[in-house]
Amino acid sequence: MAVYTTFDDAALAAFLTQYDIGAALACEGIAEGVENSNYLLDTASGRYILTLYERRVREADLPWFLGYMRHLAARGVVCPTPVAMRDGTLLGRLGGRPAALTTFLPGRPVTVIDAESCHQLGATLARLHAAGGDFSPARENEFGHRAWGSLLDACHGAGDALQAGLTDRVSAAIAAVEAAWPRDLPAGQIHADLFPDNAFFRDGRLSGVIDFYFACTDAFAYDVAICLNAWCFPDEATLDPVLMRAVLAGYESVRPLDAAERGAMLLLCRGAALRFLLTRLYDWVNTPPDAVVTRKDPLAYERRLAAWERRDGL
Ligand SMILES: Nc1ncnc2c1ncn2[C@@H]1O[C@H](COP(=O)(O)OP(=O)(O)OP(=O)(O)O)[C@@H](O)[C@H]1O
Ligand SMILES: N[C@@H](CCO)C(=O)O
Repeated sequence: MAVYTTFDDAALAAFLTQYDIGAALACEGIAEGVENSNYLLDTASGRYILTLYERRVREADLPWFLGYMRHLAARGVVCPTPVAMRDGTLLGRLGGRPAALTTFLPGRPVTVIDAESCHQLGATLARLHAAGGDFSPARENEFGHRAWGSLLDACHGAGDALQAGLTDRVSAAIAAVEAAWPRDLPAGQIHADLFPDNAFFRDGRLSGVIDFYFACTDAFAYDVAICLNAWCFPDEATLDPVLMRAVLAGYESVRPLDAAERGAMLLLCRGAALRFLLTRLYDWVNTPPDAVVTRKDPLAYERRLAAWERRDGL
């Protein structure tokens, strides 16, 4: 579950006086998610998501995330839109944490990933890349390839308890990917975590994208590689080429990849697998087993990495 921080009715009422949305009729914690505390808030003016930022989100980055979401929403990408207070401020404080309100998006993640949902996902990702084009502030990818070695070091070899030899295996994979990491690919603002649980569907259509708190400035093709990892391994180990082709075709129906991006994609896929293997491993090692959050399996991304390593091309 992801409700780390709680607050009482009086604190919520005081927080809401800063907005023009009316008083709370109901406010319930949302179990899904691992990073932040999320509440579903109803007032007379509608339904909202109240997020209290925790853990990995740096407070100094919040204005960038909220500004980016407003920018995308204004350009037709359906995503949570931060609600401004009466004085225009987007970020407040509640329960001792930085807090923001965003619009509620109807819809649910797909239950079965098929070629149609992958095609729509690809097209939405390309639209998101295009819409971010004139959002100019840059934000470094804090989990980009330069961070992987330090993430592994911060696990102090504990991955070997999960799988014998994992630390050496990952260390060698990082070295190989880093040595060939492509420079100068087309870049801009990317979502960087567009997993199936962050894409909402309604009546068979992709209706909105949530969770922009890893968004950053990086290669567009790397964002595609993240999606290929997250969407195209139905059994968490075997790449489904039909799903992969559907993501790529959807993406290219909006923004064709250039030759350099296509040539680099396999390496970027290995990199994206390493990124989630490493952050999951870090969390595995640094989250007490009795903590309220469910730790995600790092080895699901070791298997994806191995699947990409076995391939000669896409
Ligand atoms: N704008 C929104 N509209 C509707 N539901 C939302 C919205 N934002 C968040 N949710 C709900 O809250 C849940 C958690 O949100 P989110 O994924 O942003 O959390 P998180 O803590 O950053 O988690 P993670 O990074 O693990 O995905 C979502 O799965 C969804 O059910
Ligand atoms: N999508 C990430 C979790 C953080 O958002 C993962 O599955 O490891």
